[in-house]
Amino acid sequence: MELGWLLWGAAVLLLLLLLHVLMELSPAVNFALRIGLYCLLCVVASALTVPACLLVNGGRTVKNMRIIKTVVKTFKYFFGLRFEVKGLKNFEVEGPAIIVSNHQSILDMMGLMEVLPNNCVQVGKKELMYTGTVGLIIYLGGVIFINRKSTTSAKMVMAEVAKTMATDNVKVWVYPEGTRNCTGDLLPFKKGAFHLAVQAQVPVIPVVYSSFTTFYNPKKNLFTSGKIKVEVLPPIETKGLTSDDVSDLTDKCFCTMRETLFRLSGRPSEAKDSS
Ligand SMILES: CCCCCCCCCCCCCCCCC(=O)SCCNC(=O)CCNC(=O)[C@H](O)C(C)(C)COP(=O)(O)OP(=O)(O)OC[C@H]1O[C@@H](n2cnc3c(N)ncnc32)[C@H](O)[C@@H]1OP(=O)(O)O
Ligand SMILES: CCCCCCCC/C=C\CCCCCCCC(=O)OC[C@@H](O)COP(=O)(O)O
Repeated sequence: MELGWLLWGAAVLLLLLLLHVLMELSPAVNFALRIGLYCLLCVVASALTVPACLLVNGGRTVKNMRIIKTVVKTFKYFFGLRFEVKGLKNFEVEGPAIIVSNHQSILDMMGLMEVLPNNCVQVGKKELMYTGTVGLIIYLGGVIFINRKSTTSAKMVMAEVAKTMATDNVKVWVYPEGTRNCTGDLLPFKKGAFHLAVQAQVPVIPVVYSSFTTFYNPKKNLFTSGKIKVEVLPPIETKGLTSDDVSDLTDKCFCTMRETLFRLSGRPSEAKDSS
């Protein structure tokens, strides 16, 4: 019996050693294992957090985000990630708001939870619902699901959100690029978030995360430890704006965020580029 346990111990040790050697030798293995660990963490932590959410809050509610946030905030230590956050005071607006931020990777979920204010739900693609326990926890957290393949239905969902934001006093977090983008720059913004802000007459609060490219690049199998700078920018008011102003509002927000992204990432801005 004792010899059996000893053999098991030796086998596990050998496996760990083998994995370590493989990770050292092959960046592809290293990357796959680290991303695999991230996904496993998400799946397992979600499975454990679902009962906690159901017991404490009884069902789908934004209040569950507090519990989810507490759990997710521990993930960074597994990957040697550090966050340096500035401007949290800018979230302290009275009532609802639209928060917009850049979206680089599935890892963003950690950065999101690092700064997430209370009573704030995210807009996510509906496919996320079908990711097992992760989908369940996202559902329980009150995430608003949209069908990106149908503009009409996405617009209808957003219009409904504009109506309920004030009554429920919630903030809504949108990734205006509409998809992940890890190039160190921003994709052109979709206008949904800005229509929503104008319809609900609430401020837009931009949040910018510095580029991950120095420590995370799936194309190069790069995923090491690293520091992420996060800046919550001052709210952009929308009082009195109409649907005619949405394009200008989108452009203004895009330019401010792009400038901030380049500054935080130590990349020369366009203006400096051309000089
Ligand atoms: C405990 C352990 C836990 C472990 C895991 C825990 C997870 C924790 C939870 C975290 C959850 C995180 C969830 C993150 C999810 C991230 C995502 O899924 S990002 C992808 C989905 N999000 C988005 O796409 C949002 C951004 N997109 C938009 O805002 C879009 O505009 C749109 C509303 C989706 C519509 O897109 P599309 O169909 O592509 O159409 P457009 O080109 O944008 O617009 C066409 C046209 O319509 C006008 N318009 C858009 N919206 C409106 C509107 N609301 N009202 C009126 N008109 C609108 C737009 O202006 C265009 O017209 P124009 O003439 O060209 O201007
Ligand atoms: C029964 C099915 C089981 C499926 C198991 C899947 C397990 C998934 C496990 C972990 C993934 C963790 C994801 C955390 C949530 C992050 C949300 C996110 O970042 O979604 C990407 C989305 O914004 C944009 O999508 P695209 O870039 O357009 O694509």
